[in-house]
Amino acid sequence: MTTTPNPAHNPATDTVLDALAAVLEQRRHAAADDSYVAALHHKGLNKILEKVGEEATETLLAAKDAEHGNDAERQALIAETADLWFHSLVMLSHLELDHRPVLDELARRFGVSGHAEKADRTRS
Ligand SMILES: N=c1c2ncn([C@@H]3O[C@H](COP(=O)(O)OP(=O)(O)OP(=O)(O)O)[C@@H](O)[C@H]3O)c2ncn1[C@@H]1O[C@H](COP(=O)(O)O)[C@@H](O)[C@H]1O
Repeated sequence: MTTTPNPAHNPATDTVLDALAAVLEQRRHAAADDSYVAALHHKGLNKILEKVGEEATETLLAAKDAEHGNDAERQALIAETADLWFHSLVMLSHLELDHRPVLDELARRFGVSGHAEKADRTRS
């Protein structure tokens, strides 16, 4: 019997996300002086949201540069996207939410056309 791999569960990315999430959880109780993440938790949700917004803006500016850009500009977009994902994980952690349900939600949506999903939504 063959099994279809679930594309939302890639061992490589799962490992790094799981490891990072565990560190972020540990940092919720760490001293602010020792850790950037702990410092963000100490500053509170508004500061974390400010960072998420800032990184989102930097990501979209980097995407515009990358559209017709060179390798360095495309690499800069990867770095900005990592900053955005990282700060989004800090936001979830601050609210005591796990990242796994986000992956599960993407897995649930996998293979469902966005057009079909939207049509279902407007019907109900
Ligand atoms: N993945 C990251 C990561 N990505 C980005 N950053 C930091 O996020 C910040 C974003 O850059 P900015 O220039 O916008 O921030 P800033 O100017 O320093 O901050 P503000 O003064 O604007 O608030 C930088 O300080 C980066 O170092 C990260 N800091 C930590 N991690 C991970 O989190 C773990 C825990 O980090 P610590 O809590 O610092 O030990 C690390 O081992 C990493 O795995």
